[in-house]
Amino acid sequence: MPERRQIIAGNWKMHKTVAEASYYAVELLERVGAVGSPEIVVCAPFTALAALKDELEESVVHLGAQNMSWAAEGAYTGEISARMLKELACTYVILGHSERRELMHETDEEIARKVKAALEAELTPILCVGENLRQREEGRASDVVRGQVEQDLAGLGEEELRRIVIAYEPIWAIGTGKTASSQDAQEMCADIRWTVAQMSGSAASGMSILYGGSVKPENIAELMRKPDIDGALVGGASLDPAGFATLVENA
Ligand SMILES: O=C[C@H](O)COP(=O)(O)O
Repeated sequence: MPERRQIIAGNWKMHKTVAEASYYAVELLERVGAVGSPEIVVCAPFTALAALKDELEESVVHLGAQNMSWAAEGAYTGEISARMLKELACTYVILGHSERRELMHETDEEIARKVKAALEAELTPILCVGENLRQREEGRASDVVRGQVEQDLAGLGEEELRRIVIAYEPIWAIGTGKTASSQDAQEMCADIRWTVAQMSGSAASGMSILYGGSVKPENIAELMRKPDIDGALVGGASLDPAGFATLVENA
């Protein structure tokens, strides 16, 4: 069984202009230019992707988007398709981030369609799942996350499941400075792997599962030591290239 891919992905969310993105890419590459593992991914706003393609293509840093349409093309004002992202050298796309689920009311049904569209276009989905504080306090965290995984990956075959990355992001830990304890994060990631294993055992054992929620250079090493955590999806701490490079180094 080949080792699982370790991935550190930065999610800039709605930060950085084109000029700021280009500056970031140069600064980051100076620091991580020769890093072979973990795999580094930068998920930037759509507007910055073309500039980042120029800076990062053929480097060790992979490029990702933060959302895409489930439609291939057509009358969908304001939407961006998988093929458009491919042209900008994206290899990854974040799907189902909790901010989109909560603020833009994305449903599991839509997310499942997006996952399929990404796979068809040969993009790697980073599927985000996670419970909110109330669900955790009511002891429903596992049920909620299992439900998301089952619905978002419904109908996929083993070959498709093998090409998916899942990020477990408890909503109460995002941008709050509260990280889930490494033990809680491990338990939830193990639970996600078990859920995927009900669909395909071999896809589950090879799947990279990331943790996200207030990950920093100081806590990444402990998280990465857990057997079912293969990397991180990093928000705030990915915005400064020097800090992100340190986080990658510490992983
Ligand atoms: O996608 C990233 C997550 O939402 C985590 O964000 P954060 O590292 O700022 O808590």
